[in-house]
Amino acid sequence: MPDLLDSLMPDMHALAGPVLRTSRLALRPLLAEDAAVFHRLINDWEICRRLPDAPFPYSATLATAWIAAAAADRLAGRAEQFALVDAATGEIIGCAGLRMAKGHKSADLGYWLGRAFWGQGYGVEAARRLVEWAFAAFPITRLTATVAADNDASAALLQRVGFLPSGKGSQIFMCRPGQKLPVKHFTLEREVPVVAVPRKNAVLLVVAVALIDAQGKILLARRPEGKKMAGMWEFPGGKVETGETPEAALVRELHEELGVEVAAGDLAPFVFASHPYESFHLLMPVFLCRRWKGKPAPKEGQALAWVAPDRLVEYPMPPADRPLIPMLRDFL
Ligand SMILES: Nc1nc2c([nH]c(=O)n2[C@@H]2O[C@H](COP(=O)(O)OP(=O)(O)OP(=O)(O)O)[C@@H](O)[C@H]2O)c(=O)[nH]1
Repeated sequence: MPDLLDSLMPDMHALAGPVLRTSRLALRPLLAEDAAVFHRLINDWEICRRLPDAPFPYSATLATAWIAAAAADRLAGRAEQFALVDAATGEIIGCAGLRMAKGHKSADLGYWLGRAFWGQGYGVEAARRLVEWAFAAFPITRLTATVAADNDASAALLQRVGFLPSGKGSQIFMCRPGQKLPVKHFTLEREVPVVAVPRKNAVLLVVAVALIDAQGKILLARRPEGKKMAGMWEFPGGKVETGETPEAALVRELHEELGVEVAAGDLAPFVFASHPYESFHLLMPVFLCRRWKGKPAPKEGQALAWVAPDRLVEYPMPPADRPLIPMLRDFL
């Protein structure tokens, strides 16, 4: 059954981008028809004076152009901008987004709220969701944000979301041309999974494979949002079920996760990982495989990437996998 918000949202198929939900908000891509509301909200000195790239007055033409540019930036992978929509009314209350650095290794967080929506925790709620999504959906290792030095509310918001002060500087704000104004910089690093001494020594047998294509590239899959270690890149595979051989488990997992058919005889044992996670000890035989039927497709919402062995280091991987990278690089 569609919920109230769905009925208030524009046609989901018209949205060329993700919709992120929080308890009170939906963050959805901006649409051309949002321009009038966007303009009414942003054309406010108290907002423009806090945004480096906003002139004042902020024209309706600029609002339309900004929304069009946001769509182009999303397609080009340069930025992910969202309208913040009140889930109860469907009304737009502000915007938030990420401007990506080249290679998606870091991104800059920006946001603003219409003045009527200040002081109600909407900014923290939206920023928290965006941060969570950014680390899950991209190989981002660091988020940055910059606020005018006198914008205490925004600095407090960033710190509530987990950002730490990282320095001071100065910047030109479009609506106050000719002056460089003092700003504060903040950063938030990707959390590295904490590896603790195992509470139990329960050994979990997981089997994985490096599928190698004709160019010698290896297939990695990114753990989807909602799973432990979301956003980490790993080798396809999964738990060995009771009564299964590692090869049979891998044949099954590759069919379920990627829709490819592999013969057990085409799986060559290579190395293993033995790694203490907090609640189990991972034992993971890793096979090599150069022959399969079908084109690997993401059947479980995971992103896939074919990666040359010497570029594996650029992909954040679970700690158990890291010692395997030099071995693969040297062997292939
Ligand atoms: N497939 C795979 N799993 C890995 C790798 N490295 C690594 O630490 N693991 C861990 O091994 C376990 C794999 O189990 P899985 O894929 O069946 O399980 P999952 O966490 O996705 O959960 P699920 O049982 O809900 O599907 C996870 O804890 C995963 O984090 C890897 O390179 N490939």
